[in-house]
Amino acid sequence: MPNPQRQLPRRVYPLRLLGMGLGGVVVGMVLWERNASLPAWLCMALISFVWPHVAYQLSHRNSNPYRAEIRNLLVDSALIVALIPLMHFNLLPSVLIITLTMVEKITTGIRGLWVRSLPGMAGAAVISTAFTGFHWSPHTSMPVLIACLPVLVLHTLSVSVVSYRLIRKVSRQNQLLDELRRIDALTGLYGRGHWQEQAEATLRRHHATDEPACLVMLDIDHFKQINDQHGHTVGDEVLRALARIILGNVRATDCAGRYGGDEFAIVLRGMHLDNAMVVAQRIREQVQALQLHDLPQLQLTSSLGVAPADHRHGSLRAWTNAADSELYQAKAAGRNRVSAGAMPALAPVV
Ligand SMILES: Nc1nc2c(ncn2[C@@H]2O[C@H](COP(=O)(O)OP(=O)(O)OP(=O)(O)O)[C@@H](O)[C@H]2O)c(=O)[nH]1
Repeated sequence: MPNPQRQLPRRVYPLRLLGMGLGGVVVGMVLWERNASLPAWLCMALISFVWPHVAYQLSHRNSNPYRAEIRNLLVDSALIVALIPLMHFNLLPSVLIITLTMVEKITTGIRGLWVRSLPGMAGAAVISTAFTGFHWSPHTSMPVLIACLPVLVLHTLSVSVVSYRLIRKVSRQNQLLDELRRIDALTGLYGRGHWQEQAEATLRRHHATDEPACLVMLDIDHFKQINDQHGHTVGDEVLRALARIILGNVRATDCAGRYGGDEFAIVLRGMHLDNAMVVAQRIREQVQALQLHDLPQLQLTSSLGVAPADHRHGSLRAWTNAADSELYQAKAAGRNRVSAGAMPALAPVV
């Protein structure tokens, strides 16, 4: 498991190495053109080629690497700006390295970091100018311009790769979140919220086009006793086995969900009541015939209520109430049976 405290230094290190190293080549080219003094060369070499490693060690060894890395990032900006007076404000490399240091601050994703770097940058510019004197020579020669190109291309590409990876990760996590929202973790059926959205859409289609649909509510009989006698692990296994039976009896166009606890809800799309009764009876029979691998002697039964979609169902609530009241009828009539609107409660087929 990656330590989030250490992730920032590891993420920043290669970018800093690349950005400052290539930036050093550009600054070196300007220093070479203007026959700079040894202290100016030393200053450039320390900042461009030594500082990235020192910064990594400082944050790596710190007890709070994240905070140390933020401090390093602020130091980066100040050091980079300190190089600008050394280059006599040569226009293209000055603008380029200021832009790169800002991009680095922004791509960390730390709110306001680039703003926090501004005072340090201003201070560094003043101190560096005080040491080197103010020399204004903004003209950029062709060799310096060419030296700027690798920084421009490689740094931009590496930042793009980092952003690309981040976007892919976020999109994968969003998919996972969406799946968690839609799917009930225990049974793999739709969770209640997503099931309701689908059932509402089916009811709306019925109102608009008269397309038939039936709602089946299913509840395991005496499920509490199973939990009490055999434990919740067995109870969970029963719920999973029941979900498998349901999935084996519905089509891809239907919508099966866990409504809550040991209650399941199935929308059978495009299906009239007679066919829905056949499906419901088949599920009930398969539940009765179910044998758990670890507990073959456990006898399970279920009760089901079926309600066809009707124009009088003004809302999903009315439709589920109708199916629920059929389910109640099935329970009241002795359980292990299917009850349906406009039809008498059917006794189990034995
Ligand atoms: N193992 C397990 N049990 C659950 C879960 N969710 C709810 N339950 C249990 O399911 C039982 C539901 O019982 P009820 O539906 O109230 O009653 P019942 O025993 O099924 O009786 P009838 O429905 O009248 O036949 C409760 O004991 C809940 O604790 C779950 O995710 N896993």
